[in-house]
Amino acid sequence: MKSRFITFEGIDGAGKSSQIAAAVALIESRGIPVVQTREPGGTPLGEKLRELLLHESMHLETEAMLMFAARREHLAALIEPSLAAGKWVVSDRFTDATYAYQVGGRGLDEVRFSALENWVHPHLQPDLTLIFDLDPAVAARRLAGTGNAPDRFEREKADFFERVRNAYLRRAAADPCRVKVIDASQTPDEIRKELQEILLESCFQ
Ligand SMILES: Nc1ncnc2c1ncn2[C@@H]1O[C@H](COP(=O)(O)OP(=O)(O)O)[C@@H](O)[C@H]1O
Ligand SMILES: Cc1cn([C@H]2C[C@H](O)[C@@H](COP(=O)(O)OP(=O)(O)O)O2)c(=O)[nH]c1=O
Repeated sequence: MKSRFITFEGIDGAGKSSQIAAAVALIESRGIPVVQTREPGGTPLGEKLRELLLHESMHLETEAMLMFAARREHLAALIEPSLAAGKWVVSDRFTDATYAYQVGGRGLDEVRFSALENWVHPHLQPDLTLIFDLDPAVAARRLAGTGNAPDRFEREKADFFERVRNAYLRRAAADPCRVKVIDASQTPDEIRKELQEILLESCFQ
């Protein structure tokens, strides 16, 4: 079976991290080797860039370029070799997050975003992207419930997350074959079931 690159997206607190483990377990249960990773991060250098990105204030274009720098390393060191070796790759975020957060949330120029995307991965796109779609007010309540200290992005206000959410939905509308939207207000069990159905239909054929 062809290797698959699957990405999970959504605003902070939408519940995607909780479902990634279930997706990885389902893939493994079919005897398929799978690598679980995340962005920004996924490599030793990428994890150092993640620390800077989540905690240091910086110019918007610096932020966008560092996201893509971490991604370039991630593709070269982990994603591309894993796919070439026949493994599946499941990533907590990829380039749709830069579109949603830096273009949608912060107002990065779309032409510059596209230039970076075309430079860093002119041909590769995820085979399947799952967007966890949720009202920012509900996501904020879920995040508050974790008791974790919020990072630079999680401290943003509701209107920022509303723009991020809408940018994700635009990305989904532009590429409905690749990008599936999941209603993240459902219970974890309902979401797991829907996720399983999407994976069965899109990937296990
Ligand atoms: N479907 C759900 N309904 C209610 N709470 C949820 C749901 N999914 C996740 N949560 C809770 O919301 C919080 C954030 O979930 P998490 O998976 O870390 O979100 P994300 O990775 O999208 O930021 C966690 O405390 C988690 O237990
Ligand atoms: C990959 C990526 C992430 N981000 C942001 C979104 C998240 O707020 C943050 C880290 O993502 P995430 O791993 O979802 O955070 P957590 O581990 O706290 O659940 O980085 C961008 O702004 N642009 C990007 O390109």
